[in-house]
Amino acid sequence: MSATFETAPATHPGPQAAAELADASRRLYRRGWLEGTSGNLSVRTSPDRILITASGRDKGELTPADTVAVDAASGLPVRDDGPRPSAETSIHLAVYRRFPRCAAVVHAHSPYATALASREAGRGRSTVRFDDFELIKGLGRTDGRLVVPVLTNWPEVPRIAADAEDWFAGDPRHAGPVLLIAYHGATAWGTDLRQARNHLECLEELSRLTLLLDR
Ligand SMILES: CSC[C@@H](O)[C@@H](O)C(=O)COP(=O)(O)O
Ligand SMILES: [Zn+2]
Repeated sequence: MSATFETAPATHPGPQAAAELADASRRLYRRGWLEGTSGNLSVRTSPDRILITASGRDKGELTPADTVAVDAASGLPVRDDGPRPSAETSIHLAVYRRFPRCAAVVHAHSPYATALASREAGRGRSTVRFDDFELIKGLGRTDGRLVVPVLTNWPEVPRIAADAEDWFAGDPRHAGPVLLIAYHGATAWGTDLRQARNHLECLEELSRLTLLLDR
């Protein structure tokens, strides 16, 4: 079954998509956010196709050959002779399904966001609230308040994706284009790869500031 949207979903088409994914991956790796093959990135290349990083690849050396086209509804590879798509494809698909204007998703194991999410989960919280910081505007919020879900890192990834869908369905106030997974990492999305990366940077920096202030 394919996703249905009121208007055509945003896409990031073109022959450059694989090269742009590889470039974005190497950039995030250089920041120390994709250690030990962690992290995954994707773009929506057409309404029913996602191009996503292959599973288990060194994200610091990613090339266009390390990407896989998958069906946007099922997450299954379009060709059966290519590499295996990211183990976390289902989380990307949940974001694309919910946000038609999103055309890129990045997931990283950035240290401050991961540490903050883990600390909050350890305190029994399922959200992190960021107040006051100017940087909140970078995540599209002009009211000075951002609430980010802290999802449980279930061993079955589709269960994390299902929890993300539940959060989206709640249409929470003060939400932004980001989510956290406790003891795991952060996911951000945007209209293109650059914006998705910017959103991830904002979340990582907000997390760093929050930990610095011991809030
Ligand atoms: C280095 S283990 C990290 C993985 O379990 C996972 O969390 C991750 O981010 C990368 O998975 P991948 O299947 O390579 O996209
Ligand atoms: Zn991960």
